Amino acid sequence: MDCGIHAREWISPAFCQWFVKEVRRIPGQITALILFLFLQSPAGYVYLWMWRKTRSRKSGSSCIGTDPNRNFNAGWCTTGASSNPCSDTFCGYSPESEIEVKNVADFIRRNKSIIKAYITVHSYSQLLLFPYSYTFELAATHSELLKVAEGASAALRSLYGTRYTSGPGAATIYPAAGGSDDWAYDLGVKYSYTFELRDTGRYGFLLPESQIKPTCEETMLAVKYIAAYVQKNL
Ligand SMILES: NCCCCC[C@@H](C[SeH])C(=O)O
Ligand SMILES: [Zn+2]
Ligand SMILES: [Zn+2]
Ligand SMILES: [Zn+2]
Repeated sequence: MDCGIHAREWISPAFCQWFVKEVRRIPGQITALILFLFLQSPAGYVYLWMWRKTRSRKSGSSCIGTDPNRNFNAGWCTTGASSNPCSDTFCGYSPESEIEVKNVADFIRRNKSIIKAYITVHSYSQLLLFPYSYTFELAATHSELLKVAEGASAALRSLYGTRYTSGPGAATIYPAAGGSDDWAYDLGVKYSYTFELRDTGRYGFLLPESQIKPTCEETMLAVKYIAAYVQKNL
C-alpha cells in the first residue's frame, strides 16, 4: 500500500500512519502480509500545499515535476496524461523516469511473488477504483474486482454512512494512463485498488482536522475487508 504519492493529498499519509498503528495494535487480526510504502513527498512541507507532482527538473524546461501517477509503465502517456512538462499530469520523459516511481516499481517487481494485493491511497472524491484507467476495456477479473470493491465500500459506509462509488477508473473518474494500480494489475497483482478518500469537494485536499480520525477509521474497515477477501482467496 502506498500513501502520499501526490503531496497535496494530506489525508493519504495520515491514513497510512493510522493503518500502521492499527495493525500493530491488533497483531494477528490482519495476518495477510500487506506491504506498505510511504512515498513521503520529496518536496518537503512547503510544497505540500497544492503540489501534485514530483520535484524533478530537466534542462530545457523551466517547469518542475512529473505526475508520479502517470509515470508508471501502463499504457504510458496514451490517455489522460500530458507530455507537457508544465502540466499537472505530465507523464514524464519516459516511464519510471521518476526515482520515486522506479523505487516502488522495483520493489513490487522484486516481491511480486508475495504481494497479493496493491492499494494506493489518494484524495479526494470518495471513490474505490480498480483497473483499468488506461483503457475502457474491462479487466479480465472485472466482476471480482467490482464485487470486492462494493463489499469494501459497504463496510466503509457502515461506520459513518460515508458513500463511496466503486468502479473501473476510466469510466468512474476519468481515463488516466500510467497509473500504479493498472501497472501492478498487469504485472500480476490480482487485487489492485486506488482509494480516493474524503471528501467530495467541499474542503477537497484541505480536509478539516476533525475529519481525519473518522476518515481513517472508516477506511480501515474497507482495507480490512479487502485483506480478509484476499486471505480467503490466496
Ligand atoms: N490509475 C488511475 C486511477 C484513477 C485516478 C486516480 C487519481 C488520484 Se489523485 C489520479 O491519479 O488522477
Ligand atoms: Zn492522487
Ligand atoms: Zn485524487
Ligand atoms: Zn481503530
